[in-house]
Amino acid sequence: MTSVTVRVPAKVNVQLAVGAARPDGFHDLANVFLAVGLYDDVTVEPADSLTLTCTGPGSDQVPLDRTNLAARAAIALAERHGLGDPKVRIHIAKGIPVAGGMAGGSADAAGALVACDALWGTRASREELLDICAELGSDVPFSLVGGAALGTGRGEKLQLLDVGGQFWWVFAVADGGLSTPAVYREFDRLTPRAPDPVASPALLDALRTGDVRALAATVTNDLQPAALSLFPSLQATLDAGTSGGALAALVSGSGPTTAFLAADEAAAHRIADALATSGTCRTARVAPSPAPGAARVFEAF
Ligand SMILES: C[C@@](CO)(OP(=O)(O)O)[C@H](O)COP(=O)(O)OP(=O)(O)OC[C@H]1O[C@@H](n2ccc(N)nc2=O)[C@H](O)[C@@H]1O
Ligand SMILES: Nc1ncnc2c1ncn2[C@@H]1O[C@H](COP(=O)(O)OP(=O)(O)O)[C@@H](O)[C@H]1O
Repeated sequence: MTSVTVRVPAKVNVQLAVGAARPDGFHDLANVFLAVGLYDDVTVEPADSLTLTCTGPGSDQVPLDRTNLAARAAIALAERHGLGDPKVRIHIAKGIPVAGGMAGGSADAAGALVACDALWGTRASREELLDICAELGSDVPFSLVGGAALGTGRGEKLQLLDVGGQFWWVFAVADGGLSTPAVYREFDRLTPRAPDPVASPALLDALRTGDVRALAATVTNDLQPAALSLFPSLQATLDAGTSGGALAALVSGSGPTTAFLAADEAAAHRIADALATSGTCRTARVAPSPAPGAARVFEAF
């Protein structure tokens, strides 16, 4: 094989329940992930050494050295299979907002892993791929599987969830990013005694039945007050989407992307127009959910 491209989705957290900080610095979560139809494409090709390129919105903020999560994924797979330093060129075509709380870096890690596995013929089992994903980051296993899942532990232990319909979202991309560790630190400051996180049965039921109004009534994000505290202008974006007809408005994960649940596709486009003209965000993008996990979309021989 001379080239493999893998497409990987972004995520929104429809419930993000956060417990107290653990001794290892991570937080126990009840993290209900939903994959959404905004994608990064990760292409890998044989090369003389490990090289990285990235194009698309926000690509100037993506590191192109060995700290890039996609590079770390390739290094981890090569190491496990005794291949030495990976000789591969990785190209990332960004469609997922960078540093936006939509797991773009995690998506690239999962994409690079699946792509390198195909390019090198390492034939890693699903279990091994999930193990490597969990080593790379708390959100990476979900980027691999997609669909919908409940993540416990630090978010890496997944239980797949049934989704009984399609939900339409609008994502308002903010000017600037938020650091995930900084948002968790602000959460700790604002929440001295966080209770143990528990998944909401009503929310899981809303996903299972595909009931958009029930989902809108049950979405929650415990990191939202912390994200708003660090990025107060997000409140104006949330208000603009609500005025535009969103059934629910919330910060996506650690932010600063904001997510708006729409009654249907037409309503999603109206909300996106309202957000775009409000002047409270950089761009607004419409996406359906659930979306499939990391999947090969192109191979050349
Ligand atoms: C908040 C969430 C919600 O899905 O994602 P984003 O919205 O940033 O994409 C995740 O918990 C982010 O997951 P991810 O971005 O993979 O985090 P990691 O690389 O594992 O950890 C980065 C840092 O976030 C904090 N962290 C992460 C996960 C967790 N359960 N508790 C934490 O306290 C720690 O400070 C850790 O050092
Ligand atoms: N492949 C990658 N794509 C994007 N960001 C990356 C990547 N690898 C490492 N990073 C770093 O991870 C940080 C978080 O980016 P990202 O994963 O897009 O956001 P979030 O964690 O908020 O979902 C970025 O600021 C960037 O420095």
